[in-house]
Amino acid sequence: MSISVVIAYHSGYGHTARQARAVASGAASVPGVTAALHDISALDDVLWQALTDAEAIIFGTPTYMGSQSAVFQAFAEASGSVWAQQGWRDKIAAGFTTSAGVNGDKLNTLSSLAVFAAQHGMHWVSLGLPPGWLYSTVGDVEDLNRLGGFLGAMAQAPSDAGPDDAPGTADLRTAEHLGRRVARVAVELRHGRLVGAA
Ligand SMILES: Cc1cc2nc3c(=O)[nH]c(=O)nc-3n(C[C@H](O)[C@H](O)[C@H](O)COP(=O)(O)O)c2cc1C
Repeated sequence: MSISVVIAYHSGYGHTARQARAVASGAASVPGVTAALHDISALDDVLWQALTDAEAIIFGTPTYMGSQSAVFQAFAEASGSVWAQQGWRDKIAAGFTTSAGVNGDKLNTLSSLAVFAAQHGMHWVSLGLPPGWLYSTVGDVEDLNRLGGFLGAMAQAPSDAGPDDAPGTADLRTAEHLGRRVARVAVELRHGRLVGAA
């Protein structure tokens, strides 16, 4: 049976949606894994069932006013009934965010996503990449993890650029990396659980 990775995201203007598609593409590149994108602005049964069935959930939101969007927070609060049943306990979790500023306080958003996952008893997967670009004199703007985050995948989109033009390729490749890493952990955990149950 294939392993389901769900990318549960919100995007007001399309930039985080572009990042979400890159995360999904990375996850889907791992054999045995299916990746599904779910826009959490529609809190319907299809969404909740997909999240119930997922081995891993990767949360994504734009950074608005230094934290997750109000739409994402509405989703988080609506998950309270899942929390009461500990329905996502021991699933894998990870996160990503896009903002306009190079820094933009994105770390605060990722921290908030990690706390949200921890409240649900999930296993948080970090980005797992060293910082690129300005971290050393030989760094390049096209480096993976050019924004230098550790907790999740960061992307930057100029506020006057449309989602066809931003985020740029380095941030999209970083997002793909996160999706691939989460999918690999999901495969490893599935195998480990099968061994543990035998
Ligand atoms: C209400 C609002 C608040 C924002 N706050 C921030 C912020 O705190 N830091 C930042 O760098 N950009 C901020 N931005 C810019 C967005 O993060 C940026 O445009 C991002 O690409 C939007 O992603 P989206 O297209 O997925 O909605 C804000 C934008 C809006 C509309």
